[in-house]
Amino acid sequence: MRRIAVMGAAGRMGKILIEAVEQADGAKLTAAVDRPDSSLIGADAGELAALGKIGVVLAGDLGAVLDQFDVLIDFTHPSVTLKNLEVCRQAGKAMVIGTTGFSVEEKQLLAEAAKQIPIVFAANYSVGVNLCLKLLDTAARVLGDEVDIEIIEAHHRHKVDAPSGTALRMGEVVANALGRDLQKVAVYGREGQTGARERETIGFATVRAGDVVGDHTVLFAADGERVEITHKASSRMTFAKGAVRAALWLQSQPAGLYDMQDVLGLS
Ligand SMILES: NC(=O)C1=CN([C@@H]2O[C@H](COP(=O)(O)OP(=O)(O)OC[C@H]3O[C@@H](n4cnc5c(N)ncnc54)[C@H](O)[C@@H]3O)[C@@H](O)[C@H]2O)C=CC1
Ligand SMILES: O=C(O)C1=N[C@H](C(=O)O)C[C@H](O)C1
Repeated sequence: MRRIAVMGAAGRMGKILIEAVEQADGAKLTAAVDRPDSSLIGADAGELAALGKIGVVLAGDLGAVLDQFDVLIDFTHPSVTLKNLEVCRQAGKAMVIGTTGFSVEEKQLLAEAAKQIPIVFAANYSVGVNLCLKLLDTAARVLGDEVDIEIIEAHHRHKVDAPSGTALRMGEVVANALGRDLQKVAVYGREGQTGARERETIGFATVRAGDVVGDHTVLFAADGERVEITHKASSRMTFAKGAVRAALWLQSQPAGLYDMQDVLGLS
């Protein structure tokens, strides 16, 4: 039985992750952690997720529950995840990281830690988005330099990072397929006298509104036709199930940095 801890357990994803772990065969929620100053510390994790009592109490310190889990699932904030990364590296614990909004330098810290512990890091754990990443690679290679590429994403009003991690990953996939460097060709929003569009740019547009779970469209527009690859998430459970699948997959993996494509056998 895989012993799983959920970090950020009182958050939007945390509560769904508790439910997904409890539903999964071969997995057991053995620890749940949130910020030390949360008024919910001491509450039963099952009650947070509206499942009823499960006998796991919400802790405010990862160090206090270190001997109670094998893998940590962390969907929080980059500053929080990076602290947990160091704790897990020193304790030899595996991690599934769903947090988005890392800088290039911060992502390098994940790669460094993965020399010592197994880590799955993915901006999006849904099967559908990971299929879309494969489709995007094919679309970019077939359509080549004859199209303008724009990425449009929409999320709920509470999201704190933009563009979404998924949109950025989609941008990386199409840029790599076309031999471009996303850091050089990305355009994040447009305003005023922008001049005409340059073909090699990859544009990002962000919408934040209401309770949108997560919509992503990559638009390949030529003269005379356009292709749009769209994914729409309607439940956070799709991300949570993917993260639990990754946690179970990790138990047979050596130290290394993996993504959801590896978990699904799509790489
Ligand atoms: N990779 C994926 O498939 C997905 C990734 N995400 C990402 O997951 C992250 C979290 O998203 P949400 O759940 O919507 O946010 P949220 O704000 O609802 O949850 C974050 C949780 O982290 C907790 N937290 C903050 N500081 C902490 C600390 N020092 N120690 C422990 N816990 C702490 C907060 O109290 C909160 O409960 C975001 O980066 C988001 O982009 C969200 C959905 C899917
Ligand atoms: O914050 C969210 O909600 C989501 N974040 C992820 C991202 O930034 O790509 C994944 C998903 O779209 C939901």
